[in-house]
Amino acid sequence: MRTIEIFDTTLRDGEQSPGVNLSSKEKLEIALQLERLGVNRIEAGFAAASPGDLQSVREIAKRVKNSTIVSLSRARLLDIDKAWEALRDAESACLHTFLATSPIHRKYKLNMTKEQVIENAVAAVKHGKKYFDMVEFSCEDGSRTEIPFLIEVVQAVVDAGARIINIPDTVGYTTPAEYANIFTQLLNNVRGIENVKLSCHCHDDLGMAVANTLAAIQAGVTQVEGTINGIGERAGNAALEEVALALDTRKDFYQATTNLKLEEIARTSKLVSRLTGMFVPGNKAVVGANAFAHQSGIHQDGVLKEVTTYEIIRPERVGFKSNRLVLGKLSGRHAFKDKLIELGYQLSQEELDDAFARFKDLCDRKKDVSDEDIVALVDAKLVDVPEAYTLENVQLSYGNNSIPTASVRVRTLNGEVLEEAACGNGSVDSIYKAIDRVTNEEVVLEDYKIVSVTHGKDALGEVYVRLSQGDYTVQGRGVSTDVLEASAKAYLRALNKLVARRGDAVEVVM
Ligand SMILES: CC(=O)SCCNC(=O)CCNC(=O)[C@H](O)C(C)(C)COP(=O)(O)OP(=O)(O)OC[C@H]1O[C@@H](n2cnc3c(N)ncnc32)[C@H](O)[C@@H]1OP(=O)(O)O
Ligand SMILES: CC(C)C(=O)C(=O)O
Ligand SMILES: [Mg+2]
Repeated sequence: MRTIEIFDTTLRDGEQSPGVNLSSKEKLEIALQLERLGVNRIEAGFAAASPGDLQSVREIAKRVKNSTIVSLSRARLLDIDKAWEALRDAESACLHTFLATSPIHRKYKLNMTKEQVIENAVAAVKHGKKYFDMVEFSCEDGSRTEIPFLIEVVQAVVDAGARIINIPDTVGYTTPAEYANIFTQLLNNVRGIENVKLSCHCHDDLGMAVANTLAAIQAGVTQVEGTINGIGERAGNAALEEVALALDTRKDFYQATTNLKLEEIARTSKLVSRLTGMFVPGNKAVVGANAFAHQSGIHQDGVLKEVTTYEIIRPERVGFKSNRLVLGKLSGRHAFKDKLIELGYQLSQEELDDAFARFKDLCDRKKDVSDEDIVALVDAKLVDVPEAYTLENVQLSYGNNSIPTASVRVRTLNGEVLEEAACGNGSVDSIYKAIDRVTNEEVVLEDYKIVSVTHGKDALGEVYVRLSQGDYTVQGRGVSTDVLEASAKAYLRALNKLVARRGDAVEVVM
């Protein structure tokens, strides 16, 4: 049985998902959970991208002990120097440097000849080796590269000292058979290839990221790159939980395994979804809400008689509880705490007491309190930025033939109470205009998303907003049984992040 190493890039390629923007604190929280999950390598970011990225890679490198921390860098010496600056304190560090090799990228993006590509790739690996024992080289858009040239590049970087060779299917173009053939060709034609790790990195543009990854494993790669929940640039990356479960469930076929603690998968998926704001569809393999639910009578009958009739993965295997703890107004702190742990929270006693009080309050207003309700009510309070403005009151006047008018009252950090009113094109618009007035902020509303996190008339509404101001972009989330209140809370939360980012609040935690 072969062991496949897992290279997680949720914090780098995953963060390239449009709309995702994680704070350093959130990245560290995810990294610590990935360490618990047992991934071999964590790509923590792209140190040269910004001082903030460098700082957050550095923080992760200091805190994570049991996974190798990786920074991506272009094949440029200064990028590599920044990666070293970020990773020098890590227990175990790896440089991941890359250069595109395909004709399209050489001609239009890089404006480089084949010779220049090889020259730059070799120079980057050699420079990286001055600092790092472990250097990974990726041939970006490798799957659309002429195979003889790919062999030449890989030979050159292996000779220069690269210890991991990654062939990304950058644009999700390849098919399983074609992708497998690339690795077979490299294994047959590159001298010394047996001394390096071969790695795959697949994107899901044609929905084949996991299939391509599994084909690469069959062809002989020993490292798999991907993300939790399959998030990532455009249509995303290969979902690591799906790859791991395919290997685990079909050991008979793949004869390969990973060192992941599979029972940490549910917790990791929920954490990533919660912090990135990227919802996991109900029908998503392994981690979707319906992955272990049976709806139709014939299936239910089969499962009751023998669970394996319709279940090929036991929910417990990936950290879901098969028995549901139904919480309501007669539940006590122990059951509530147990549920929070199951949902991936580790709260202090004070946070737990506060969440429990609000949970009881919700139970009085709502007949059925679901897991999503609890996630929403706990999240709404887990603030990591000082609240420059706290919502005191929002009031709306609305009629189908009149202009909506909102009045908003907020409390500032030093206790001052401010109130303003404004008209708008709709209810939400009038609330946001009143908030702009009362806070004296000029922002652009880039995105507004509303979802019902629970079902029924008394469902909790969850609102996401993305605001920008100059170079800053921030996200905010608000939850309430009333969607207008949720809208106001989300907007104010984003404004509070903005104030913290600018550094004009008392303490800045971003
Ligand atoms: C397939 C992937 O996922 S690759 C990773 C993608 N991730 C990111 O790009 C996130 C981080 N990126 C950034 O913050 C910025 O793009 C930076 C800081 C890296 C560079 O910013 P800028 O200097 O303003 O350049 P910009 O991004 O506009 O253009 C990229 C430049 O790098 C070059 N380049 C692209 N890839 C590479 C590479 N692997 N090695 C060397 N140069 C490269 C491009 O040809 C272009 O060069 P040019 O300015 O001479 O035309
Ligand atoms: C930087 C590389 C590995 C990448 O993300 C890609 O090619 O998709
Ligand atoms: Mg990628």
